[in-house]
Amino acid sequence: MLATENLACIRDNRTLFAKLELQLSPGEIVQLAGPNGAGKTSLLRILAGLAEPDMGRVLWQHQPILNQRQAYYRQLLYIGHQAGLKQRLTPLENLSFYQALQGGGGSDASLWLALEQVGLLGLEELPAGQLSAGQQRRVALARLWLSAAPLWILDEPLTAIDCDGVLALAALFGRHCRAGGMVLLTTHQPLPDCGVPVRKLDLSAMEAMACSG
Ligand SMILES: Nc1ncnc2c1ncn2[C@@H]1O[C@H](COP(=O)(O)OP(=O)(O)OP(=O)(O)O)[C@@H](O)[C@H]1O
Repeated sequence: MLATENLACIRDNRTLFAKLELQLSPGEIVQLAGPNGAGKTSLLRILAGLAEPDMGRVLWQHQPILNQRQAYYRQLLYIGHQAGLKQRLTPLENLSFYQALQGGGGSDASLWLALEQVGLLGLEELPAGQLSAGQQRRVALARLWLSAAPLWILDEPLTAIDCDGVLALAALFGRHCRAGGMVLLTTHQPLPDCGVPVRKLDLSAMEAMACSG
């Protein structure tokens, strides 16, 4: 379980959120909502251990993530705005690299299947740097099909993805949660039916609560 205690984030003298008590349990999808600048990315980065909160702490399995960084990162797949690819490597090589980082164990067939799921067959030999922004994003998202991590934190995963791709992702989120995984994501576009209920958390409401004390 992922949880926060009394979490606060202040940017440029503005409280984005405070006293945030979030819980994400196995089998759950939480969609973080809020207008541009509400603090969604800031929160996801804190939850992923990439930024420090101004107050409070993040817990994984009831322990602060600061006390167990390596163990936490093994349980987490974070995909942010940037595709995070090695530009000179092909999509296949990028995914193979990711598979190795996870400790290996996967087959070449699973890499090809992941590329197929994100509609990149035929482009697997091009350096990632020569792919379009949407195609690079698809390579990043292909990691979801290879991931053994129970916790997925995804910042705008549907951006630049076409209708079929969005439907495939929603189906994957559902399967992941039914298998006991957890998904925390932001999206400005509607999330299609995942087959499991999606809980919404509105960060702009949090900011309003923080302002009213
Ligand atoms: N490192 C930083 N230093 C200073 N201000 C920052 C920093 N990161 C974010 N901010 C500010 O914090 C606010 C929230 O930004 P954030 O990216 O978390 O919002 P968001 O809800 O994800 O927005 P969007 O929907 O546009 O992606 C913005 O006003 C932004 O300018």
